[in-house]
Amino acid sequence: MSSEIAVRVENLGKCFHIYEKPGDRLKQFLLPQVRRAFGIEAKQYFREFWALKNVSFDIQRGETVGIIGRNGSGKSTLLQLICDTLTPTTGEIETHGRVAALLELGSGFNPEFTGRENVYLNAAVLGLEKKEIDGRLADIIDFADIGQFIDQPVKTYSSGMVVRLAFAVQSQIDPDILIVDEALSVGDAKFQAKCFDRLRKLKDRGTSILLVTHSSEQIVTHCSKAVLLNDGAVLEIGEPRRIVNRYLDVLFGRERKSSSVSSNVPLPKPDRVVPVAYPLSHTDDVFATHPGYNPHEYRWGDGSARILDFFLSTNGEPYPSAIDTGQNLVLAVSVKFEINMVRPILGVTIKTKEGVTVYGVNSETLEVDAFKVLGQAGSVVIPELRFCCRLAPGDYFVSLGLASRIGADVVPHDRRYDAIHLKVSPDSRFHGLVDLEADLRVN
Ligand SMILES: Nc1ncnc2c1ncn2[C@@H]1O[C@H](COP(=O)(O)OP(=O)(O)OP(=O)(O)O)[C@@H](O)[C@H]1O
Repeated sequence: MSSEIAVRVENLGKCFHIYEKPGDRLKQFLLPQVRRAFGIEAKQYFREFWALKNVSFDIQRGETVGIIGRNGSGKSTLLQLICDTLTPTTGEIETHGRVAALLELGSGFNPEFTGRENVYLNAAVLGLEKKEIDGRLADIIDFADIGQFIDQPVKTYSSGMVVRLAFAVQSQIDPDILIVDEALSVGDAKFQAKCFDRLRKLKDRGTSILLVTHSSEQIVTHCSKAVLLNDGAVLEIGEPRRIVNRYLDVLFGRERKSSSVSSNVPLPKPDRVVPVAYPLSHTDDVFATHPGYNPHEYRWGDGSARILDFFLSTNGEPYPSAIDTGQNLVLAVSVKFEINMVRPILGVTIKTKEGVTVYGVNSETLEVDAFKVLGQAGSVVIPELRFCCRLAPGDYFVSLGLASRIGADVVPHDRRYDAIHLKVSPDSRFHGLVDLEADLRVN
């Protein structure tokens, strides 16, 4: 085995026994022994529930791996198995080095002891000698920044204060493996930023980090790889941006099979449509042939309508390689409806390369009346979006989506996540995320 591997998980499985009635647990404990004594076959009073099935992956030294998945997909169970607070039913786990964990439920603190006493207790459990803890105490207290509360019993702390102290201890003991389970979401934004700064430093000195979060942005920004869990099994392991997009599928129901509207649906009479001349395909999907197309786009949908092509221009220049802040942009797409649908919705989102959404609109939020009469089977329409690029210099990705509504549900027909790469040229006039076009005067 390579010495660079910090964690190896192989065919890991965890089965819980579920008892329908409280008395069944006692029956399960006592009756099989009685039945066996009388030579009668033992009956089972529980049903099995596999919270984790056949999970395998490696974490290299210095790697930050994100675990993402819906509620109940098995994330916490996986972390508890790696931390050794749960025993696996099947498979194996190898960890190399000191493991520190910041779990969502329970910090490992004794509520009756003061914060200071708990620091000693906690660090001792993690294998530190008293002398070592003495040497790090000031840094821990400084990082936690909870003032006089450090000498109060932990039971008087707010949940944010508990997490502050827990993170301070776990991260200041220089662990080889650090496990963080959603706990950071409890802290305020300033503390979270401080924690992520600390995580970066730990990573640089070789700590492997396992981060469970529901935040797509944290996964894309901080992780070098991500694991998507679904119903206790690994759905996919890979590049964070791809995994996050797949997670959104799982969350918003890509698995939907039927199309939302049958071809018999009567459509409103369309208004007269004034054709706009864009060099866009009305028949073939040529989206991927243009400059700016991102070959790592993530595409899905039931195919009842398709986004076939796009055209981007600024100041008359088609498909610009870079855009200046403040320039006007035109984004036109061609959409083909394969079946009749009522009130289709076109959405456009712009995200930073870290996955932070900077701007998102759709034909419903913009109340575009023209969309009320679109959607005839076989027709092609060319929606056009015009906007001013107020973005700061950097790299951005444009996602497009075509959906329609059936009752309260939005049924995705063609979602093209991160399909177009936008590059905004360097600009020395401002810093930050957007140009607010400040005007500075002296009166
Ligand atoms: N001790 C237990 N006994 C029975 N079932 C359990 C036990 N612990 C967890 N489960 C079940 O295992 C499944 C996975 O739970 P787990 O807490 O690992 O999910 P999760 O992905 O961390 O969810 P969340 O995002 O809500 O924190 C759930 O269906 C949960 O009800």
